[in-house]
Amino acid sequence: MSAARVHLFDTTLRDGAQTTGVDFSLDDKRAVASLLDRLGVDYVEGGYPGANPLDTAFFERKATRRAKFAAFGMTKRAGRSAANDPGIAALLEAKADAIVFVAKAWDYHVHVALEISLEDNLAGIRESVAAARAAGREVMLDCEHFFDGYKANPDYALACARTAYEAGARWVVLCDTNGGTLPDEIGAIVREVAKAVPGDNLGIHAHDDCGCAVANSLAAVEAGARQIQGTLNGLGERCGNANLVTLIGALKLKERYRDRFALGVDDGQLAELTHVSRALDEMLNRAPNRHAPFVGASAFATKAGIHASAVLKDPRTYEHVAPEATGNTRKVLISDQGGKSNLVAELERIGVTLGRDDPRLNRVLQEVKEKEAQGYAFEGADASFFLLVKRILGEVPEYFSVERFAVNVERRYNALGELVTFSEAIVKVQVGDDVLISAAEGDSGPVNALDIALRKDLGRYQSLIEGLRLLDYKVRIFQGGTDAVTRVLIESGDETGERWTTVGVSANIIDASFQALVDSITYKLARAGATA
Ligand SMILES: CC(=O)SCCNC(=O)CCNC(=O)[C@H](O)C(C)(C)COP(=O)(O)OP(=O)(O)OC[C@H]1O[C@@H](n2cnc3c(N)ncnc32)[C@H](O)[C@@H]1OP(=O)(O)O
Ligand SMILES: CC(=O)C(=O)O
Repeated sequence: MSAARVHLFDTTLRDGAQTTGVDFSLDDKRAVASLLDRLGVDYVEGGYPGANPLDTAFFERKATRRAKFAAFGMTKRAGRSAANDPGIAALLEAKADAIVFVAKAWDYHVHVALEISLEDNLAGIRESVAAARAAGREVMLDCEHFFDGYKANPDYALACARTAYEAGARWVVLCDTNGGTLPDEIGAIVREVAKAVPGDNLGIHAHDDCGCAVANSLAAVEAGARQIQGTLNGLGERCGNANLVTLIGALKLKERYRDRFALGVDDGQLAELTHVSRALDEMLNRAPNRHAPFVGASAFATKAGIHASAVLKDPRTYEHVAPEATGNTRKVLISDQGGKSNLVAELERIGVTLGRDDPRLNRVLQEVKEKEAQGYAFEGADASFFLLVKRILGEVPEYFSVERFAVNVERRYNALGELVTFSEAIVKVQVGDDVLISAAEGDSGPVNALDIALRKDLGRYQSLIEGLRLLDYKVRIFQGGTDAVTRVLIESGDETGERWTTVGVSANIIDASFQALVDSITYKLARAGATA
């Protein structure tokens, strides 16, 4: 039996744009469309032309090469013809291959939200679909609230779906708009609908309000639907949409799906999945979800010593699929939960080979456990771990020593009577025989001032740290024994695109930050091959 083709429809740029805190620029939209195009999705829904100037501008030219470019909008308003409806005119003007109409499929919504008759709503569907078909477009109907509508009045929900299909819609998409439907209900209802509209013309659009959007999409496909709508990383209104990244991983890699269903995403494109997911977060300035299935930094990370020992013998002991398949990597973490197996694996990753009987391995393990007891966390601070090991092996010299630093923070009114905060820092370092003193002001607080002062003059090492940048700063305060302890993680990067994370721990947040800053610079110097 040949595999059934399942079409992927991405709505990151339309439903994803309805996510709280997400605002795409025109350039962002173009970049996301091209990421999706390369990933191999079948449709990219670009937005709602006519609803706002940005979306209208986005549809002035086609934004995809391979995927079909889809424009979204509502069916015609009651009381006017499709030819006379400005919303439909904007959709037809858009440079889109496909037009997606949204229409209510729940009688209650037709009465309460649209305040029109059930027949007028059906006429809106029929005439809108026909108008777009007459203009030569592929047409879809998103049946809003289909599942709630079906439970309340199955005949009417079905009439909406059938009307769109009979008017020429290529796809009738059943939407779980409020996200409250569960997988078994989705499966049962899709099976019933497939008796009226062929499964090859049915799509699913699931919201994640019960945490079931991915499961619901899979249930719909099992029941016969052949188009899945979703978004990258599950962006979308309220709790989001079905996460297309997870769905692609599941459909391509899980045995029960991969032989029965074919996607437009090939294995090479699948290996880009982690990159695509993280590139979107990067663009939106959001920290990637470490725990995201298939693509998260922790998706193939092993912390427990017992697991690490088995993973090193055969990764399949604790991995349901191979990390490389989605472009992810296996990580064996170093922490107080780990033993020698974790350590040997992690040392090999950073290019250090130590036998299990090498006494230096015990020293590293002991120091890691002692530091973790003080509050350090090396699983998220790869560069500090690298330095800890290299120091024990005597391979990192002390490039500079800090004799003292001081920070001053002021909150005051300036000459214009405005309230301002102001930070300044002084750092005194010794580099070889030179004692260097630098002062700096920080726009965004004392750590920023300290960072600028510390990197202002490192004597002969200065040219090696010119490209260093601080990218992220995280603080966690927790109880260590009887006192509060602050842990600071700093992510840095440089002109080569390399990123690394360092950690500092102290009762004092500035001191913890300073330790992480010093480690970041030391790491950069060590990677640059600097000598003492
Ligand atoms: C489930 C979903 O995610 S659907 C997608 C929702 N997305 C968006 O709404 C984002 C873009 N929307 C917008 O910018 C605006 O809502 C616009 C431009 C589309 C319309 O703006 P306005 O004309 O000011 O209308 P407003 O937003 O206040 O209300 C929506 C109107 O559309 C009507 N409507 C809603 N769905 C439909 C439909 N499928 N067919 C016809 N009319 C509809 C409503 O009854 C309401 O009409 P009313 O103004 O006569 O009460
Ligand atoms: C169309 C859509 O986004 C929904 O019904 O959820």
